[in-house]
Amino acid sequence: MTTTPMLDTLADWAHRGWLRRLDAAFAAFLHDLDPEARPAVLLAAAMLAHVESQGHACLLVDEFVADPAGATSWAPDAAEALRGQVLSVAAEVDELLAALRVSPLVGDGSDDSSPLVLSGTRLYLRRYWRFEQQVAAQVLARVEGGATAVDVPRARQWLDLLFPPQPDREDDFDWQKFACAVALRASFSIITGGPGTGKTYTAARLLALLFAMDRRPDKLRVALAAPTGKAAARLKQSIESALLPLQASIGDRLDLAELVSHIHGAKTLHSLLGARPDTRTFRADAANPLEVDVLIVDEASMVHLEMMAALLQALPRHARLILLGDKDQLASVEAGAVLGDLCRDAEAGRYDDRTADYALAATGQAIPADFIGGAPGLAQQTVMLRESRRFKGPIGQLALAVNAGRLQPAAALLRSGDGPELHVAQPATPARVVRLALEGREGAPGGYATYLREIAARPAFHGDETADREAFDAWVVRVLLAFERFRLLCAVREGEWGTEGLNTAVERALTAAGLLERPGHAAWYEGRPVMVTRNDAGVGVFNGDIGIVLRPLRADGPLRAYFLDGAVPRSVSVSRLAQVETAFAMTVHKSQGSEFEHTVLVLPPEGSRVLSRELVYTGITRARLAFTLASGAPGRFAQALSQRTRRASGLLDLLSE
Ligand SMILES: Nc1ncnc2c1ncn2[C@@H]1O[C@H](COP(=O)(O)OP(=O)(O)OP(=O)(O)O)[C@@H](O)[C@H]1O
Repeated sequence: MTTTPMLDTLADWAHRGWLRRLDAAFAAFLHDLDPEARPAVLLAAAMLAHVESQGHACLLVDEFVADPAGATSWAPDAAEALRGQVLSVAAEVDELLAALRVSPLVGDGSDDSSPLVLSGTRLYLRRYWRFEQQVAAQVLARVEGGATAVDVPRARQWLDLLFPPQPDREDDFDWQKFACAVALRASFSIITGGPGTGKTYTAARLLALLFAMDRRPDKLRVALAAPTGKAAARLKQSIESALLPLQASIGDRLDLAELVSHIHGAKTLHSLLGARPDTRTFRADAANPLEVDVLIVDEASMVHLEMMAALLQALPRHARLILLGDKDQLASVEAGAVLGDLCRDAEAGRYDDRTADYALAATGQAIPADFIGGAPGLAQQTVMLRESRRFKGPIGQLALAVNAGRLQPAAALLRSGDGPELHVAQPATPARVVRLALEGREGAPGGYATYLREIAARPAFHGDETADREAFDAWVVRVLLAFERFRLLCAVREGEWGTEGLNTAVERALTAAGLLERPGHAAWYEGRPVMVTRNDAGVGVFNGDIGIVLRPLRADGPLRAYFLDGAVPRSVSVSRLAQVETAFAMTVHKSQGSEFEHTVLVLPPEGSRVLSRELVYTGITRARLAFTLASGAPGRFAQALSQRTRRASGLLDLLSE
């Protein structure tokens, strides 16, 4: 008990699991700084810390007073208790704003002394306020001041070569060609689009264009990066396989193989920036910038506000940053929905006359009238690719309907689709989900039995180190790839419909079926798939990396976890893996950047704020060949489609100023 009833209340809420302990502790810390702090300020501060953990960059004070639990996922009793407290300490928005304004704990950002910043009706933790300011300032400076003089006739020649006219589609505006032209003229650009719309294909051509337009292409320092190791490896592979075939059309004007050999392996953003153990700062920053001229970042929807701020700060002003990503996917778990915010105008285009003139001159095509509109600078550097090349079948149609929030067509597709591509598990029970995980379903076989059978086909050890190593490595790759064919994706972590319950249930079922051997229920056993949950630069594993525990080449050695680096296996002793989870079932959040042949999306029976259109869209678009929906109760799919994720942020306002 403290002498401050509000702190007692907050501690009680933390005890009940409504708030995190950290949220209540933050309010107590502020009270230590200012023992006179009003209860309204302490309450707002704890709730700010809490909503930040839910992905919001700030607390919208007006919405908080109108609907206190609106930005949380609290149950009705918790929401009611919060409403009661808000009513008693600040029944009106103006009352709360006034209390915040006079508090020495709250500043307007002009000095560094206050832990909180109030900007209009947005209340920030100082760090997040600063990150938003940095991102907005950097993006605007790069879009407006970073324009480079383009030799337009030369660009046109190269663009025509890289995107030859398609006889059957002469009248179609080529958004990919336009995206390359746009990226050429400033040091910041975004290429967004759904799965298979050719973002990587376009980025590869853009690189060829940049090499071609550069006076010293051999000196152009190109870096590729993504938020996760897997996405980074995939980017490098796709860029290479899209670039090299271009040599035939380019002839001897550029030696692409030679230029590609200068591109270093794609890195995670953490390793690109130089993550330092136990701190949130990076080796690369404004004082020690990255040594790059062109940086392509894939899966940018997963880049959170803090990371985007760090990246932009560390990028030299002349360097070109190209963000690739699907703006409609779930944002990162951490605060901020940066790509979504930056792509506000992507759908509509809203290109101004200058961009229209430039497009005509550089690409020979006129932007269709529907996309002309004259939005501020950033929209002029953003291009959305609109046609999916490999996602045209029922899964693609379902993804489009879900993304547009069109329930009827989405439900009709699911109902009619009882073929290989689409299926609804009915009635869905956890036991049924587990059966799907074991053997797949009719039309979409597989499940985890496949990779476990691969493990059972381990090559024999003959005593010839080189040949044995080769056979062993090839087998490890086969096992890892087989595991990547299927995945259970959950909306939530807790409960029998969440990752925790399903991981246990699948483990148990695979053991009962004799597919897994788990002596004495050991935590580490051969065949255990694991996902790294925390970056560990020392060990060389990063958040989101997926590996499988196997016995090493000499099968009697201690267990190791094997990961794929591109096409090459890499292993870590399991004793060095401190932060991992079993990965039969993973959250949709964690699945971003990955694709599986067959994906089962599991929605819990309880209604939840977590169920959103973005979540379902992201889940569906992880499926390459087959998608199965397992919904714990009728109506969950519809509920998810009707809920959009909205993250409080001031970035849009800053970018429009
Ligand atoms: N203009 C084009 N002409 C021919 N093929 C294309 C074109 N654009 C893309 N493709 C092909 O379509 C497929 C998908 O393209 P790509 O992988 O670049 O899409 P993406 O948007 O990066 O997908 P993801 O979101 O899954 O990363 C690839 O096989 C690519 O070669």
